[in-house]
Amino acid sequence: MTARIIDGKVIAAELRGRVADEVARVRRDHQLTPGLAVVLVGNDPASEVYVRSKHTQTQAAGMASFEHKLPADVSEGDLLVLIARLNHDPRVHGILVQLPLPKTLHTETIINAIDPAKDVDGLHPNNAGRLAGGFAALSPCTPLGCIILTKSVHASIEGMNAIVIGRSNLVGRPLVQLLLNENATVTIAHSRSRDLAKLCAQADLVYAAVGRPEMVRGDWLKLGATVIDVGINRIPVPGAKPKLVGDVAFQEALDVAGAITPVPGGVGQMTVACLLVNTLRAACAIHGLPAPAV
Ligand SMILES: NC(=O)C1=CN([C@@H]2O[C@H](COP(=O)(O)OP(=O)(O)OC[C@H]3O[C@@H](n4cnc5c(N)ncnc54)[C@H](OP(=O)(O)O)[C@@H]3O)[C@@H](O)[C@H]2O)C=CC1
Ligand SMILES: Nc1nc(=O)c2c([nH]1)NC[C@@H]1CN(c3ccc(C(=O)N[C@@H](CCC(=O)O)C(=O)O)cc3)C=[N+]21
Ligand SMILES: [Mg+2]
Repeated sequence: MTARIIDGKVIAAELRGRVADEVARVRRDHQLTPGLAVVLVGNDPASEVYVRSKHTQTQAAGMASFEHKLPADVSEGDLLVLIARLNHDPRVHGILVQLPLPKTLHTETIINAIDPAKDVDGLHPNNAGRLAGGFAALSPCTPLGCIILTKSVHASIEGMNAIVIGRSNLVGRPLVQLLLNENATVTIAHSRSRDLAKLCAQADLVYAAVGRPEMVRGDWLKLGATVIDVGINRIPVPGAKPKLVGDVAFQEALDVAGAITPVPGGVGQMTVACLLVNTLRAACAIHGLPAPAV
């Protein structure tokens, strides 16, 4: 058996196309141009790749993109002043502060300062709490992308056994909440979990969001499982640019899984597309327009 490869590039491009159509409509009918501001502190190389593709794709979708690059030694006060300015800027409907922040900055203080209505990362406690309560919320982009990729394989995941490996605020925890909202049965695993292989053997849906290259082995998987690999790990290659690998041993998994996302070309593509979706949704909500059809 060889797994179907879930093409994140194609699914993300299709989603971006629908966002672009809706953006054109709100610009024409409501003179509203959705705008996204991304704040990047310091120069983490992984973050720069992400921020660059986000900038290009935001503009390609017909939205305004504002980039704010700050030095790694920026004071918390200066960063809070910038966030307050973006909160009040009528051209900005989405604010994303790229994580991780330098150790000198208090992440919780910064996230809490973002207007929840503009929190397109879904990280503000107001949105995280609404999501956990099963209420309408801006939800984190990577988990949203994981659900869309899963639904490209299974129209309904009701009653399926899912395992989420990783419990970060950015990925694992919100993904658990979205899966619960879809009526999956969810196991949450983390660094203190015992016998991950045995836990995975029960799972129809496996989500790996750990940050450990190829940690999930092929022989951990149930035959025919759907595998969504969130991990982005850069492996140094002497004399060449680093190689990207996921948290799943892809070649091994191909023989066992029913469907699997590649890295690159899987979840990462969806994260950026979902950021555009959230920015459009935030812009419509802020202006009292009906939720867009994407
Ligand atoms: N494709 C995309 O769009 C995105 C990709 N990523 C990638 O996804 C991965 C995870 O990101 P993120 O959630 O931010 O990472 P974090 O480092 O914040 O969280 C990692 C999680 O994995 C758990 N973990 C660590 N080691 C093990 C282990 N040996 N066994 C089981 N669980 C373990 C940790 O457990 P504990 O809580 O106990 O410490 C933690 O919950 C990274 O590779 C990151 O680059 C992230 C965001 C978006
Ligand atoms: N506040 C915040 N929100 C985030 O959503 C956030 C963050 N901070 N910090 C870092 C992580 C990581 N992340 C990625 C997004 C897209 C790709 C992506 O586009 N990946 C491409 C490949 C990119 C490449 O070639 O390096 C792919 O998988 O095909 C990767 C990683 C968002 N994150
Ligand atoms: Mg990917």
